Amino acid sequence: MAASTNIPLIMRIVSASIPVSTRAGRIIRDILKKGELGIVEKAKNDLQTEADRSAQRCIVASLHKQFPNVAIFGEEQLDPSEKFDPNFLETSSCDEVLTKKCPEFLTDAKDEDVVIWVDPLDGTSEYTQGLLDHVTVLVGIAFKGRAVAGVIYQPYYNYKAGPDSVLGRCIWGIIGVGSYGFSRQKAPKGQNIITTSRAHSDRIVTESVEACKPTSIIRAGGAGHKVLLIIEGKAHAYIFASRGTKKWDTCAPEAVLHALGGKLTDLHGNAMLYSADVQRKNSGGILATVDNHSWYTEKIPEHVKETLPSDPVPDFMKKLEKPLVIPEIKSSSSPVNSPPLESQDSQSEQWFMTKDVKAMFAPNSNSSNSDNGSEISPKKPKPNPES
Ligand SMILES: Nc1ncnc2c1ncn2[C@@H]1O[C@H](COP(=O)(O)O)[C@@H](O)[C@H]1OP(=O)(O)O
Repeated sequence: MAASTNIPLIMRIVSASIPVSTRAGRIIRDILKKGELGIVEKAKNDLQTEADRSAQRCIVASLHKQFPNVAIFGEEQLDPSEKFDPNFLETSSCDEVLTKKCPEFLTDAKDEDVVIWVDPLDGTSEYTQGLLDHVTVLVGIAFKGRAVAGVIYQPYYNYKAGPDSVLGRCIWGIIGVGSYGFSRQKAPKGQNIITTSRAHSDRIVTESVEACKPTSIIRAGGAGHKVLLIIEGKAHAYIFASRGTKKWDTCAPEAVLHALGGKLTDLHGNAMLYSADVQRKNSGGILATVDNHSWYTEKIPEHVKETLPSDPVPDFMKKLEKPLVIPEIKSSSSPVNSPPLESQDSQSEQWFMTKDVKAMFAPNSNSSNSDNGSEISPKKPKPNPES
């Protein structure tokens, strides 16, 4: 049953996104089982399958039905005339989320403050190659342009553990509430394990990883999966010196990581921005850590940073009132140790209030992009993201 509207919006969206992403995960498994993947090459090294398409239809239709006035952006551009099977609508809610107290800075979130970023199948390339634990479903929730909550469903979690194991798991997090659904582990002491892309690597990606002096490198698929490697202590940092990922790849993982005291930023250490009018590409690359974030940003070579500038600040961010500091999340409250590096991060996150939140939905003047994904934006103006 859908949650009561007395409950703050962000809590209701997270509560709904858990069964929705779980359902999408089932769709992904069913399609692979049938073996009819329907692979389309969207661009070089960028695949789409029937699982991406069907999972997105399920997620977007289900969330839109429950939150008709919230903007939703999905990775896949789908044919709107295609019939949607109403059996794939999921409108239940997760009670566990509703028992948690909504943090104060999110209690008054209105429909127009919120954008939902959907990657129905992160790790498509790995899905087609049978590297199934790299696959995740990502539903990220942004408030006033910043990632604040996320759901990561891993449909093939436990798939190697035998027929008696429960397949799939759901990880979720809300900044100020915490992150749930996984077992947090320490990254090994005395090492510096770095994870990066396996399918979208190049010389710059490798050079940037090497500059951070890894003791070992894990080349893995999916942004969601790589953030899980960090929060479960299998790696110390996720570094991707490329503009290949988009907002739907990072919004949910960023929020889950941030909710437990970690950080996901671009390679400069600057915040990712997720309002409706941002360019879709994460043009400044990705750096995700639980500890020592600034140590890594300092190690990234300057010439790499020059080729990967931070996202342009969208118009609405330029009209900000004074920055608002939100509760700092302490990673030290959980058993995570630092890599063998000298400095500790002490930067506190800054959050921003817009004078006029509607400005978030103003069209972006800078550029066009053939890979916009799909949009359900009740507040109209078509976002015009940059490539
Ligand atoms: N060059 C690229 N072209 C298309 N998608 C990319 C590219 N680089 C990264 N991505 C997307 O970012 C995610 C993380 O990248 P990687 O797995 O290479 O580390 C991928 O799962 C993929 O999303 P998706 O699988 O949803 O298409």
